[in-house]
Amino acid sequence: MYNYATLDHIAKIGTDLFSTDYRRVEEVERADAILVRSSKMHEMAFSDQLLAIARAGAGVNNIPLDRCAQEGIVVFNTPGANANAVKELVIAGMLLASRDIVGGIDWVKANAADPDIGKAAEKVKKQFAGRELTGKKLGVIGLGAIGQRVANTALHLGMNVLGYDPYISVGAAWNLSRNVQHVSNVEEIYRNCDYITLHVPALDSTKGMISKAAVQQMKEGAVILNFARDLLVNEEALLNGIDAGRIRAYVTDFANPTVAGAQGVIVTPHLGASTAEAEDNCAIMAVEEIRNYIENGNIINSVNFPRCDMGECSAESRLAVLHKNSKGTLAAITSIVGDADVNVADMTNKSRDVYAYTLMDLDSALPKDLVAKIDALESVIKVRVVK
Ligand SMILES: NC(=O)C1=CN([C@@H]2O[C@H](COP(=O)(O)OP(=O)(O)OC[C@H]3O[C@@H](n4cnc5c(N)ncnc54)[C@H](O)[C@@H]3O)[C@@H](O)[C@H]2O)C=CC1
Ligand SMILES: O=C(O)C(=O)COP(=O)(O)O
Repeated sequence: MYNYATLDHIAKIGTDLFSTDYRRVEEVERADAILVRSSKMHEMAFSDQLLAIARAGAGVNNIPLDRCAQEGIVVFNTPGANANAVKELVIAGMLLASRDIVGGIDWVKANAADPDIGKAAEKVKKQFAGRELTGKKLGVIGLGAIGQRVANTALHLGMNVLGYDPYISVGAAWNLSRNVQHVSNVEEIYRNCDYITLHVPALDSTKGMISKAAVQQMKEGAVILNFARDLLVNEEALLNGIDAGRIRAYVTDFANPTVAGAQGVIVTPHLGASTAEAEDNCAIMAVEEIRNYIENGNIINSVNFPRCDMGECSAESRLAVLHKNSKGTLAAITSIVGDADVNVADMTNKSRDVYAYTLMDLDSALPKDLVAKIDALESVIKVRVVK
């Protein structure tokens, strides 16, 4: 029997995929797996029992990835599962920043009791006039699951799209329309685009990337959209740009005291992934990842350990070893298995930065002290008998 805990609302269609071998627990200390969305986990202590954390979503800056790796906890996310939902809200954000839709709706609400509202509306509407997206330049920074969808959709709206992503994956590049103009210097986007949208993860290398200097280079009337993370942007600098009349609007999905209520800023309460479809997709993918890891030892879509997929185990037993990516570790593990007179039927060893993973199918049952011997190796983090 395995225990799982949820820190946020996780769609039932996903948790229903746990078999009767799993039960939900309230206390995270008793959990073998945790499902999370945006809850902050940096201050949390993790029990030795915890095997996996699945982020039902994309961004993992709420999880201490390296500490988890050091403690043998595999962290997963659900790439692309909520990307369409975010894309649609980004398009809505561009429209909200281009036409004073909110101002117009507010005016109608405020004048609802006026019997001559229709006539008054015709008089007042020039106050809420705006501009169109067609023909404008959109710069997309980060062309992953969300960025490439935003770029492709914007082309359909008749926008000229510039894309910047020095680390674009082959999969994302295949999905990107060839009509997206590739730029290798992000400043080209700052200087030329009427709309700039951010779709990069919050990393040490991206925090504050929309700096004061970046804002100063931006075109007169530019609209900045941030559905990625607030700490990517120097928001004070952007607000100064708005006050000076240079920046038309800042659209952000992250409410904080700096932006809430500020002039020229459109703030939504982190709604990017809040659609029924995205919540279902994320929950299903997260539960499948956890089950595949717990039951088969396979690691798919981890953000702190390498990918490793050996399917279901048809051999007598399967051993999973999370370890440091250090010289001699694999040889030490296989020699312990060899010394125990156990034949290795199949094996995968993968590394990712300083961490590695070895998954081993064995032709016989595991001798009693084999796990303890592997566990005693200095570079081994966690050993688990999967079967
Ligand atoms: N508002 C919301 O509810 C949501 C927000 N997000 C945020 O959006 C981010 C992106 O999500 P996805 O597109 O699904 O992730 P993804 O991993 O598919 O794409 C991220 C892209 O950013 C690129 N990148 C990394 N560093 C870069 C840099 N310095 N300059 C330019 N590009 C860079 C990567 O190469 C990758 O292609 C997430 O990390 C998360 O913070 C994601 C989902 C929902
Ligand atoms: O997937 C992401 O990165 C998101 O920001 C979505 O967050 P949420 O799952 O809605 O709390």
